[in-house]
Amino acid sequence: MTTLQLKNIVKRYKSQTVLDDLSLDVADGERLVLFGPSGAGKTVLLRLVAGVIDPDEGRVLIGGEDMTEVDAEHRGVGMAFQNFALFPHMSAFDNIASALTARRFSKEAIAAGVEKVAKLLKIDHVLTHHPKALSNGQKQRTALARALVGSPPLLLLDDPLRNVDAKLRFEMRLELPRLLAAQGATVIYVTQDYKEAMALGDRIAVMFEGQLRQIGTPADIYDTPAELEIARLFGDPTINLLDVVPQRGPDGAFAELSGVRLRLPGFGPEIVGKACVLGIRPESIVFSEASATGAIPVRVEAETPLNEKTVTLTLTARGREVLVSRPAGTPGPATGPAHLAVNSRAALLFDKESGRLMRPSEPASKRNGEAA
Ligand SMILES: Nc1ncnc2c1ncn2[C@@H]1O[C@H](COP(=O)(O)OP(=O)(O)OP(=O)(O)O)[C@@H](O)[C@H]1O
Repeated sequence: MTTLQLKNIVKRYKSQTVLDDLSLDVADGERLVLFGPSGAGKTVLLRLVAGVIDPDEGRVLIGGEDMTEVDAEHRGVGMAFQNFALFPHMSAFDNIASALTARRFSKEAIAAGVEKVAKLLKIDHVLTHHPKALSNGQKQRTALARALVGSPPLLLLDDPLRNVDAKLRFEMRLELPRLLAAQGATVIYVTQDYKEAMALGDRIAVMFEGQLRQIGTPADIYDTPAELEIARLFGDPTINLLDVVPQRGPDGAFAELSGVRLRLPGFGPEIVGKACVLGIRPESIVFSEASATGAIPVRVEAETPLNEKTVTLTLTARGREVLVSRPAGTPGPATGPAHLAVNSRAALLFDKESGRLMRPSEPASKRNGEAA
C-alpha cells in the first residue's frame, strides 16, 4: 500500500510558483529524503503534507484516503522542524507530551510514552528542564521526541540536524536510521546535506525550483545523476567536470584529455561533434605508470589529506584541473609530472546545453565486455 501520494500539486505565493505540478508516491515504511538547495520548496511541501498549508491545485492522499481538505490534527502525521519550535514556557517533558494531550491519552499512558521515547533519544535526564536550559542537541532531540511519541504512521522531519553541531550531526546520522526503522513509520526527511541524504534515504528525491528532478536510491543518484546540477551536489570532493567535444575513433566515440583518447564505451555517432561535459568522480581516477595504455599525462600541483582520503589536484596539459581521490595512507606521487588512468566505464557524459545526462546507446552487457 502506498502511504503517501501527492498528485499534481501546485502551490503559489503571489506570482511565484513554489511547487510546480509535483507528483510523488512514498511507499509504506519507506524513508524518502527530500534533498535540494535552499528555496527549492522542501519545507512548503512538508507543510502541505502535514496540512498546515493548502495546495492551490492537486491532491494529498494518505493511506489511500484523500486528505486534501482534512485538518492537520486529523491527518495522523508527526512533524519536527529545523528550528525545533519548542514551547519556551514548558518543560521538555510537557513539550514532548503536547503531541499526545490533544488525543486524550491517560496521564499514565502519556508519562510512559514520553519516558520511552526520551530514553531512546537519551534525554530522559533533562525532561524537567525548560528549552532555555537545554543544549542545541537536547533541543533537537526533544523536538524529535515530540514528533515520534505518538508513533505516527507518517513522520515529517524538516532538516532536524541543521542547527546542531558537527559531532552530534555525525552521531545522529548513524543513530537515526535505526531509530526510524524501529518506529516502522513512513518518513519524509528534508536535508540540504548530501551525506545525510545518502545515509538516511531508502530513496532520495532531488528537488529544484519546486520540481522533483530525480528520484532514486542513493546509489542511483550518485552513480547516474540525471543532471549536471545534481552531479555537482553529490560528492566530496566534487565530481570533475570537463568540457569535451567527442570525436569518432575506430572503436567508437572518444574524448581527448591531454592529447590522450579516453574511450566513451557505448556511445556512438550521436555524440560526435556535440558540446558535452565529461563527469568523472575523483575516486574513479588512479595514478598510473606512464607506460600504461591510455595513461593521461598531468602535473601534480597539491595534495590535501582529509580524514579517510587524500585528494590530489592535478592539471592536464591544457591546464584543466582534475581532482584525484585515494584512500588515506596509500602512496601517491610527488609534485610534478604524473599519469592518470581513468575508469571510463564510470565516466558520465552530459549534454552541455541542457545539462541532462546522456545515456549510452549500447546495452551495458556489450559495454562491460570492452576494456576501460
Ligand atoms: N508564506 C510564504 N509566503 C511567501 N513565500 C513563501 C512562503 N513560504 C515559502 N515561500 C517561498 O517558497 C519558496 C520555497 O521555500 P521553502 O521554505 O519551501 O524552501 P526550502 O527548500 O525548504 O529551503 P530551506 O532548505 O532553506 O529551508 C521560497 O522562495 C520561499 O521564499
